[in-house]
Amino acid sequence: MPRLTASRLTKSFDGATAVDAVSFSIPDGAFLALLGPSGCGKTTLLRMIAGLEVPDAGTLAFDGTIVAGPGVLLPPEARRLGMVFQSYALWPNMSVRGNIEFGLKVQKLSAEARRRRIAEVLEVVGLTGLEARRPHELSGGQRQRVALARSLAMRPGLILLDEPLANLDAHLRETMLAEFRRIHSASGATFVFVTHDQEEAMAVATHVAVMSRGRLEQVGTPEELYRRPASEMVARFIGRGRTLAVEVLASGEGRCRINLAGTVLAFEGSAPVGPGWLCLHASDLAARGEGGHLRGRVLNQIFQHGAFMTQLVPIGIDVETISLALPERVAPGALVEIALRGGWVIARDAAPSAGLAARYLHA
Ligand SMILES: Nc1ncnc2c1ncn2[C@@H]1O[C@H](COP(=O)(O)OP(=O)(O)OP(=O)(O)O)[C@@H](O)[C@H]1O
Repeated sequence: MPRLTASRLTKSFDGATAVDAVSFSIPDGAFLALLGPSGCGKTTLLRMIAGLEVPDAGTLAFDGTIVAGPGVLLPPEARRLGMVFQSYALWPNMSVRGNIEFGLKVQKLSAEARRRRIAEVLEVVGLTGLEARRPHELSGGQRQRVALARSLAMRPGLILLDEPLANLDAHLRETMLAEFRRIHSASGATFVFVTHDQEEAMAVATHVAVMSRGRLEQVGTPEELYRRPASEMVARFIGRGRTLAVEVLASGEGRCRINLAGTVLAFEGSAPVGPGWLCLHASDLAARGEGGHLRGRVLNQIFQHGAFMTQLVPIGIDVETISLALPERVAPGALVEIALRGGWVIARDAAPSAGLAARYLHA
């Protein structure tokens, strides 16, 4: 049974729709990242899951039990969930132990049970030995772990994290990403995590929900979003993708024959015959001595990850620029022949993918 299911969840503020008929489902033990540009509705969706915001329409179910829907509204404390905010919200005058123990006392656990539970979660988050410290005696990453330990100690089925790494410097963020992944596996809980940082989402999550203007564009694994985007927005948003306008000539068995500016090519995809997008990343393109599928004029280059990442303006195609890695420096204005080694074809009017969301419903 899925841990969390949203069905046509909707919320407006003053007539403006913040979350628009969002449906998705995630299996127990998943790590879901809610990803999208600022203002797309991620936090509002998270707050509805938490019970801090009341949906206008739609239903939300935990383990098959409706927690919000027509005539039903469970308060946050009745939802068996933990929340970790970017501010950590630790009590400054309490030790690490005190911060974790507080909720356990409210739950009326015996002293022995509290001691065991605290030792267990400190071990999971890697803070054993720091029980007596106060928050101001800890680093940002350690405080973040205490906040997580405090949530985990309550043994919630679901942990909600609102931009938990936003206040950490770049180096610490990277360390904490790996830690989050480890803590998630060790705890067995389902995590839902809000971020506008795509690298963060793709690195840490088992599932990513891409949102845009209140709508859910696609839910999938990081690889699915990268290799098989369901909409133009996802294709362009994930991994700095590019979309080229093509005509789909034939389609079947997971492949499409397309016309790209007069050249007939075949790529993976299941778009119907008609207008389509060829979705590409820099890694799908390679420079070729002659006889490429496309030609492009070099705009600029930067040296990155051991190669010259080159921006080109393709000739005869209506797309601003495309990027590919070249092994050497090339003068601006030079013409480069480009071979297409891979790509994914979608319909030009591909709508946010209800299909993928439905698939997870049965995962
Ligand atoms: N309490 C509120 N009252 C009025 N409008 C709100 C309220 N909360 C959110 N909104 C609006 O709803 C939309 C979605 O906001 P939300 O905070 O969910 O976006 P977000 O994707 O989390 O953005 P960010 O990444 O910037 O935090 C925005 O247009 C926002 O201005």
